[in-house]
Amino acid sequence: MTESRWYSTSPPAKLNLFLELLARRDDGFHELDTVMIAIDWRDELRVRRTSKPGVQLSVDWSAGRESIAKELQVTDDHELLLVPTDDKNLVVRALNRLTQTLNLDGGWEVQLNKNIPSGAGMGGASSDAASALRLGWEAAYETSSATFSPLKHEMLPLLAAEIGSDVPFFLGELESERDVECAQATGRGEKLSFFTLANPLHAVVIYPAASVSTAQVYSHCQVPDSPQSSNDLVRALQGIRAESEFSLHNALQAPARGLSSRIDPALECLSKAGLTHCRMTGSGSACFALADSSQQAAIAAETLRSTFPGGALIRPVVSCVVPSEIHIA
Ligand SMILES: C[C@](O)(CO)[C@H](O)COP(=O)(O)OP(=O)(O)OC[C@H]1O[C@@H](n2ccc(N)nc2=O)[C@H](O)[C@@H]1O
Ligand SMILES: Nc1ncnc2c1ncn2[C@@H]1O[C@H](COP(=O)(O)OP(=O)(O)OP(=O)(O)O)[C@@H](O)[C@H]1O
Repeated sequence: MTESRWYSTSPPAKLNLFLELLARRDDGFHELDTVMIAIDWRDELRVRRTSKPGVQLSVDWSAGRESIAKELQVTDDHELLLVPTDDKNLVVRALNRLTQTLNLDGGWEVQLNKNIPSGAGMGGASSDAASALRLGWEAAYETSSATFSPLKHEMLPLLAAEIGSDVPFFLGELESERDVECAQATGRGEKLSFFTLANPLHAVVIYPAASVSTAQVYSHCQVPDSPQSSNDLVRALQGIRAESEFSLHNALQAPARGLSSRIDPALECLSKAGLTHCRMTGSGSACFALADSSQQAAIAAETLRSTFPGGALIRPVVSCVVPSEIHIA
């Protein structure tokens, strides 16, 4: 086979504005009611097809390992900065599954530049995997005579859900050309109802130099007797209901706080920063609070960098569209 061109994109992170546990399933997963929003804190991913079988993945930190280590106040070789390059990386798993499913020969060369911290509840690995599926699909389409394009909308969400519960969200709404930033998700997170925000959402995110295991947080959670619903929040985000009327919720915040002592300082600092609606995202450890404007978010982030006790990545962010644009070179 011939090599393909390079396909690249910038996988975004996500915040869970709402997360409620509805039930514990027999397969060990939990039924959720969650609202996810994509934000412009992004990794960079490049993929091309090669004649050599397998996935050759190289990973680096976009800002430089030393610079991230300095912000986190850890050494360059600290485990927080380790990103797997073997099949523990969801990008490798995604491309291997695509190769099998499309019965492709040859393999892949992949470059991943990280910005999104791992074990943060920001879905970085899941977003990288969704992007790898999209880029891999386009590259395979270029270099193969097979006409598998009509199957894309059916096959990619199935492969994505196999790789992880958060992965389908990052594919966006494949059947439409609509710009969407947000989804209400049920099932284990893979049943998605996408929608458009009435107004961009600004926030400040703190990743407090601590990685939390998603499986461990779920193993310490409790399903409430009377679960809350995200419907009011979804209507507020769509502009159908007054924005002042919504509140955020995360049923994983309590168990995650019990597992990591770094979450409480992040929540405390955010709640004192003149922002609103402060919460942890996903299974943590990152926390966020909403701002009225990009200017307010930028000023609050700057202040928090000098007041937060200990190392942390602190960023002003804004909602963005899923999926991210693909570039070909
Ligand atoms: C916390 C969230 O990020 C919120 O969006 C997701 O629910 C987690 O999604 P994810 O990281 O893609 O998680 P997966 O890789 O699918 O699952 C990791 C582990 O988390 C637990 N898990 C995950 C999703 C879910 N709905 N219920 C669960 O109990 C299971 O123990 C599972 O073995
Ligand atoms: N592409 C990747 N980038 C970063 N970490 C990865 C990647 N693929 C696999 N991993 C591994 O996955 C684990 C969790 O990464 P991830 O960033 O998805 O977790 P998370 O922040 O808890 O996100 P989520 O919201 O999906 O729970 C880490 O232990 C990391 O080593």
